[in-house]
Amino acid sequence: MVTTTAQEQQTYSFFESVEKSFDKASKFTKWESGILEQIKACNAVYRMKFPVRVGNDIEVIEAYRVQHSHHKLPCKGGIRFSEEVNQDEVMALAALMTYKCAIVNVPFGGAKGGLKINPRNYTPFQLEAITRRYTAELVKKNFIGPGVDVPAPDYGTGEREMSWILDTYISLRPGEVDAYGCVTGKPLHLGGVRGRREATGLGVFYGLRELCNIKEEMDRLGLPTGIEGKRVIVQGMGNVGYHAAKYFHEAGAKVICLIEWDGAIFNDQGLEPDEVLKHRNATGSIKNFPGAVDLEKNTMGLELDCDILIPAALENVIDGKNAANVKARIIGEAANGPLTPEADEILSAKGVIVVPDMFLNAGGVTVSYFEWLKNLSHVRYGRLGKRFDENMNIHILSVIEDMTGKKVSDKERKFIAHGADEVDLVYSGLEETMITALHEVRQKMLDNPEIKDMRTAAYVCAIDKVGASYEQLGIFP
Ligand SMILES: NC(=O)C1=CN([C@@H]2O[C@H](COP(=O)(O)OP(=O)(O)OC[C@H]3O[C@@H](n4cnc5c(N)ncnc54)[C@H](O)[C@@H]3O)[C@@H](O)[C@H]2O)C=CC1
Ligand SMILES: O=C(O)CCC(=O)C(=O)O
Repeated sequence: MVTTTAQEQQTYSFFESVEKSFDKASKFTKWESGILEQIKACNAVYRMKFPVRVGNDIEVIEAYRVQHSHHKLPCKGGIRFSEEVNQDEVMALAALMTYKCAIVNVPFGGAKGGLKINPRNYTPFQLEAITRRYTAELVKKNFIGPGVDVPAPDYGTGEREMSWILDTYISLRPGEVDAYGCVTGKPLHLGGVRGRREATGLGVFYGLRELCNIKEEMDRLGLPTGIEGKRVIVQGMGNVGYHAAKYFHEAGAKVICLIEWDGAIFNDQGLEPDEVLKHRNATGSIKNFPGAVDLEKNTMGLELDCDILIPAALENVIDGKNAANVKARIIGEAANGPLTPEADEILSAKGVIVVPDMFLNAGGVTVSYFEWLKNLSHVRYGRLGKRFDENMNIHILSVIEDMTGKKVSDKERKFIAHGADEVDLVYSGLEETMITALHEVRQKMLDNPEIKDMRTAAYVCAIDKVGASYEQLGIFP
């Protein structure tokens, strides 16, 4: 649905925005129109309505699971609880999952789920009933399973909901040996993997850190290389935003503004994300944080002068109306779809580097992939090799010490001897994935100077990979 506003400005639905970016990028690929149509299409849309008891009333819940692509299985993507959920939104998010998985070489098709509810309006008991009933609906239609479709957390959901999904699945499908792989983002003792909770925010940090280390890119923006001293603004203090803010702060950046739905706080000297979170937990809001100024309107935070702006809440927060006022040099899309196509054009024309969602927030699905592999292999990462590596390292060290007659310090000994734990391997895999993907996307731009922005380059990378799968699979029957 394309609508025209009073200012004669075209606005697009979220799914249309994704299609528009896809069409722009597909011109730089060699695929015939049939393949492009197949890549673009949402393969399966499951819209459901089901009743739940809320107090003395019966409420009918609207929910979706969209499988955008089946070129690789299982399908993969989070489940969102939000009042804004609608079919178009879930289709767009599912499509982004397809391209995201392709960019970071995670062998899944794209999917997404959404329930049109505001979780704040329900008790935990009611949320459990809603989550379990939704899972049962997915089971009924074979829309969930370790080899079929594997949900994960997204906006408004987390480890608690993933546990309920797992338990419902196991109850309805008893005896499946790989059942724990039916959902990711689970707590550790239910088959989760160390590092998934922080994975998306940490991936955002790794991706932007790598960009900031590229001298030519920083020269173009008139910024020094590195993260230290960079002024950062983060919108959304949930799972993704909080962790992104924390890693930037720990690396020496100044997190000068944090934005939430009910307010925004500013401190030119930098805010400590952990302290802000404690304050929010204690008072219910980030507002009135000691030493910080409350902004008059939360959206004003998006327009403050900064080096890196990280929208990590919801889509369409920067559009044709406010994009011209955005002063950030780099926008890191931690959320899915935070910029409209109009905003993209305005910011590109201003020379802003927009690091696109489908690359930058792929850390979550990357570590979900590690969790899924762990569930299928039924063994913790590091369990087999850690002690062997440690013993070998200690032995090598003592041979070197004997040969040189010199001793290393206890601190160095501990560091060198250390065998990799699960979390070390997960972080290493995530860092490698984000760095490799950034350079792959950037290389696409270097190889083709007609590609002017990273979003288009990322789409070209994704389209080429998904296109190759479809071409090689052939057409059934
Ligand atoms: N959780 C994950 O692993 C992944 C999440 N994402 C995307 O990241 C974004 C955030 O997701 P999560 O952090 O998981 O959600 P979350 O539910 O943990 O946190 C969202 C935060 O945004 C805040 N918020 C809501 N409206 C706002 C507004 N108007 N202004 C400022 N803040 C507002 C909420 O109060 C909440 O603190 C979503 O777009 C999601 O699709 C993307 C990849 C993976
Ligand atoms: O971890 C996953 O499987 C998917 C996370 C997600 O929903 C996203 O990347 O948007």
